[in-house]
Amino acid sequence: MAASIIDGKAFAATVREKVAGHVARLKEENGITPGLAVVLVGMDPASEVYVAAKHKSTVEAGMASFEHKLPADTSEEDLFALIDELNADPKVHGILCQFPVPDHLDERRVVARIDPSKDVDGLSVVNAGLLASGEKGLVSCTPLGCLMLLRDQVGNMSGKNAVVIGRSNLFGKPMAQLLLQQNCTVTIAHSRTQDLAAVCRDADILVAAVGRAEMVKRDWVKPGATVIDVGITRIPHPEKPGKTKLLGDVDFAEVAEVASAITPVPGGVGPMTIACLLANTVTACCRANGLAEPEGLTA
Ligand SMILES: NC(=O)C1=CN([C@@H]2O[C@H](COP(=O)(O)OP(=O)(O)OC[C@H]3O[C@@H](n4cnc5c(N)ncnc54)[C@H](OP(=O)(O)O)[C@@H]3O)[C@@H](O)[C@H]2O)C=CC1
Ligand SMILES: Nc1nc(=O)c2c([nH]1)NC[C@@H]1CN(c3ccc(C(=O)N[C@@H](CCC(=O)O)C(=O)O)cc3)C=[N+]21
Repeated sequence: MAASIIDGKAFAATVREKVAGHVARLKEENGITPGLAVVLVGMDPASEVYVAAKHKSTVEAGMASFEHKLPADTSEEDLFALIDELNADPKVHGILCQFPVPDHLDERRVVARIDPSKDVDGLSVVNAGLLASGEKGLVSCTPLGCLMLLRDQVGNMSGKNAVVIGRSNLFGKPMAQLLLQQNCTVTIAHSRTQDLAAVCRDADILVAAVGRAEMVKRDWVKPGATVIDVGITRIPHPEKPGKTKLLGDVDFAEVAEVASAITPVPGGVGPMTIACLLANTVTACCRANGLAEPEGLTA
């Protein structure tokens, strides 16, 4: 059986269209333009590409985009002064500080400085706590994107075994919470998990977010499982000199022969991340203005 390939790029386009629709309505009916501020400290080339992509999609959706590029040696004090300004700015509904930040800055302190109601990355302890308590907050973009793909692909997830490989605050933990909310039986695996292959073989829904290229093999996957590949490893392109190629955590060619559905890398989860960043910004904007939340864009 060959798996169906989950087209994250096409799905993300539908999410961005929905976002654009909400934005147009907010402008027309309420005179409000949702705004997203992205802060980049230092000139990491990969981060610059992501930040440029975020800016482009934000503008395309009709929203205001505020880009702040700071030098790599920016002090915590100066970065916090900017965050405080963005926290206080009523035109800014979402704030994202692109990670990684240079070593002299502490990501946790940076996140803690962002107003939780503008924390569109869902990284603050307030938003993590709201999610864990089953209350409304802002949910990390990549897990939210995976949830949207799974809802579309699997539908009712109640009672299914879900295994998430990876336990980061950015992805693994919020993904596990979302699957639990869907009434899955959830296992979180990580680097100390014993017999990871056997744990994975139990999964009806397998989500891999490790960052080790092609580690998930055919015999790790239950026939008919739905496989979501979050991992991204960039390697030199085997055929095109000077170019790079992206690999997921899943050995796609092998696993596609046993799974019922699988996300590719690229073109799977990645495009959903940016779409959900826009969705979270609209959600934050509606809440900030006491308006009804957009439907279909939240967890
Ligand atoms: N597509 C997208 O939009 C996004 C993609 N990503 C990608 O997803 C991947 C994970 O990201 P992130 O969660 O931030 O990464 P982290 O490095 O924070 O977390 C990686 C997790 O993988 C676990 N792990 C490491 N080695 C193994 C192993 N051999 N077996 C089992 N588990 C292992 C770690 O376990 P332990 O905790 O024990 O160390 C850790 O929990 C990366 O490739 C990243 O690039 C991330 C965000 C967005
Ligand atoms: N505060 C913060 N929040 C993040 O969400 C965050 C971050 N920092 N730092 C880096 C990671 C990584 N990340 C991705 C976003 C989009 C794609 C994406 O669009 N990927 C495309 C391919 C892109 C390409 O070709 O390079 C795809 O998979 O199809 C990937 C990865 C967000 N991150």
